[in-house]
Amino acid sequence: MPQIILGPNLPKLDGSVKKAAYAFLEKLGENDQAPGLHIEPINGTADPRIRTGRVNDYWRAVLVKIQGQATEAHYVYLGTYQHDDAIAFAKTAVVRINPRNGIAELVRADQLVEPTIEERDTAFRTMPKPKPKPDDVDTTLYPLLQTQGVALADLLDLGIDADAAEQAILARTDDEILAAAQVAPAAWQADALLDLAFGVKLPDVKEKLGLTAPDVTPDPASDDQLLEALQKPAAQMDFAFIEDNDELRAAIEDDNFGRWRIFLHPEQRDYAFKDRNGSFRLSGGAGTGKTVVLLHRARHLWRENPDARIVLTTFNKTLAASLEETLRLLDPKVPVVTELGKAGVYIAGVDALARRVLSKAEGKLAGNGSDVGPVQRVLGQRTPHVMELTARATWMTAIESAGAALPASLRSQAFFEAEYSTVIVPNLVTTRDEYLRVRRPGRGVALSRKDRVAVWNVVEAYRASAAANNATDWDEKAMIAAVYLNGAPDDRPADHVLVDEAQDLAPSRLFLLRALAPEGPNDLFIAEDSQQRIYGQKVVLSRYGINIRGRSRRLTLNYRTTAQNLQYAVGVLSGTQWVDMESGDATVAGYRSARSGPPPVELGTSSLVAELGKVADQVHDWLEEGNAPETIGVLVRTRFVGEKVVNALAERGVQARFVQDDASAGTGKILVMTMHRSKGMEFRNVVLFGVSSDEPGWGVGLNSLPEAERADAELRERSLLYVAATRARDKLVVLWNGKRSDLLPESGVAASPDLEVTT
Ligand SMILES: Nc1ncnc2c1ncn2[C@@H]1O[C@H](COP(=O)(O)OP(=O)(O)OP(=O)(O)O)[C@@H](O)[C@H]1O
Repeated sequence: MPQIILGPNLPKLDGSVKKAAYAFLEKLGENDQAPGLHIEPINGTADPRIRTGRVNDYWRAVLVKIQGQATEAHYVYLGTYQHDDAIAFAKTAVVRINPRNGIAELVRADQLVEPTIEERDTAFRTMPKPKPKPDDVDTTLYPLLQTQGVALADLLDLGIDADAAEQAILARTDDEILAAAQVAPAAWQADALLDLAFGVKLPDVKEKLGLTAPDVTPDPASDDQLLEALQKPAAQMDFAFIEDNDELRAAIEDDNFGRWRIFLHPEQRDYAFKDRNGSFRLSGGAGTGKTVVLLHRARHLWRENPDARIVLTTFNKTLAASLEETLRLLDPKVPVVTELGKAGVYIAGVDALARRVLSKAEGKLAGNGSDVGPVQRVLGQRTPHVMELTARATWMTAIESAGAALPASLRSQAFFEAEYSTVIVPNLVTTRDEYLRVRRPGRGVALSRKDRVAVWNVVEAYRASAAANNATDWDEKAMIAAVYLNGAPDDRPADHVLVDEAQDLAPSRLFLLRALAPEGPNDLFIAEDSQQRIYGQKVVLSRYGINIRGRSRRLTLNYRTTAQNLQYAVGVLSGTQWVDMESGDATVAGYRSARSGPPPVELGTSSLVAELGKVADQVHDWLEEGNAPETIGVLVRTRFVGEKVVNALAERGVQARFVQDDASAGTGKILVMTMHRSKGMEFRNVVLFGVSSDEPGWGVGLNSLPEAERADAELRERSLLYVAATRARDKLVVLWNGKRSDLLPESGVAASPDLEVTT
């Protein structure tokens, strides 16, 4: 059967035309000789392979027919156009092999002409000179690429289109580079230009995109060479080989169709499809496609071995539900199983996983003879019944009943939760003596021996109270499950474990994930962004048996938001030091977006009432512009504020819904939610509401923390704002009342009430 390949930048079609285009392609994919398709060459095309096909009386599909040695033809679909437009486009479109790197690309006939060496040299000599030494000049006065040591000849050597290259080499600002990238005829070219402008070195760009000179000069007439060129990873940013009718239907008919399903970046492709010798860590800023890679990888592992037991997990059940929904969208054929340990993909939040392991192991958790058993190894002597959940108030009750000797600075639930989760449970501390000796790396607060004794008294009270209720907390459950699996390797329920949002996972959860699958190739694949850590403490993977050893990579291209929003969001992180899950520098170097949009708008008001009025006006304007309500998100720091916003919007006639923790987002209403809840989501337009310095939510709990833990807690607050600001695809509005929060990036513009500040 003929193979359909989708080409780049397909024009959007209205409902009935969309249906007709799908029907046409479906038929073509079955038999290109079928009557009614009218696949015909037309006179005067620059590319002899160009054909048009009849979609209906008025509409024509533009195709490139590639036959080669294959018995069946390949058809690159370049879109459906009204008859005359189709003919005009067909005459100038050319799918060719870039002679410098062997990558297939769609260009216009006039872009085929290669500049000669002399033309290049002349052009280069007229370019501004590279940045002079010493380095103390204002680099903004010099073109960006040249300050990175990149010359026009380098761009042309890579195979970048001459017009785009010339525009790029003169670009002085991010906006100008983005504009040049948009002129480039292929996605890989745009990507290379942005990479270079953001400081990625030429050899690295070549390696990432596979830009090596072909062994033999490509023959424009060879169909086989063109097919090979279409299969290069860099070409597959623009051309997608369609596998079946489901994929075709989704691509053509479904308005929710996302490019992420078929057009992967070569790096994403590499991380999704390549085998790894052991555990692998994929980091990357918000919106760089970490989740997309995980989903493709899950499908790939299943395709490679349908008997494989694959676990796909993340921080909580809301995010897990969204992973499941998106995996079904990617490929409904991937079996999502509901029983842990069965072949297929099992999807759950990490706490649900722990519970599932424990319930499967019931009866095997108590000691047996000389073996004390997993429960006792984690918690010391106690009942082996652990399935109930310890009430949150238990810490405060324990502090009150057994904490008389505690210094005031340690009398907080937040301190105990952190100490318990990062020191006591993962180190299997079950006695006071062990606690007196245990190392506490990474904990801000230093404890004297006397303090440790006082802390341990409270821990004992906490444990006794939980044991009386047959209860454990989530840290304990995960640790008991991990210890159980490590003692019963035959019961490990997975072959491959894929983890999203790993930066938020506490040590015992990481131990559990490590224990789910035996060590070996493709065992663990961990996606994380340390700058989005909004829960828990910093963790280092190697302490929990997860050995990455050089198998870690970073994604840098943000697909979600505009360059302007991204710059603003990254501003929230600046001036602070970030550490990744291997104790390395979590850098934002090279983090970029290929899309341009309006700058974020900041709006200060004098009172909460005025701020509520502003959010209503803004949302109203966006609705008037034709945005669907559920594409608008209003993100708040606390539920209390969120409910106020919902009521204020209702009073002004705007239907909104406060989305609770694990409720689904739904449609038809503006979505109001906490910034924590917004993790993993995205909206077209976003309002960050109440980013005031005295908004009670910001830094909530900070004052109750010991001094030494506050710095880390402040990092989490910054991360929260960063997470929230990176949810906007297009427009971002930031509101506050009274005083603007210090966490917001310096805009250089004094903010006063009711003054609109465009950053
Ligand atoms: N290759 C791609 N082509 C087009 N869009 C993509 C591609 N990869 C990712 N995207 C889109 O970018 C957005 C962000 O992707 P994704 O959620 O996977 O990123 P992430 O790194 O997990 O983000 P976050 O850390 O903020 O949760 C999504 O809308 C996704 O569909």
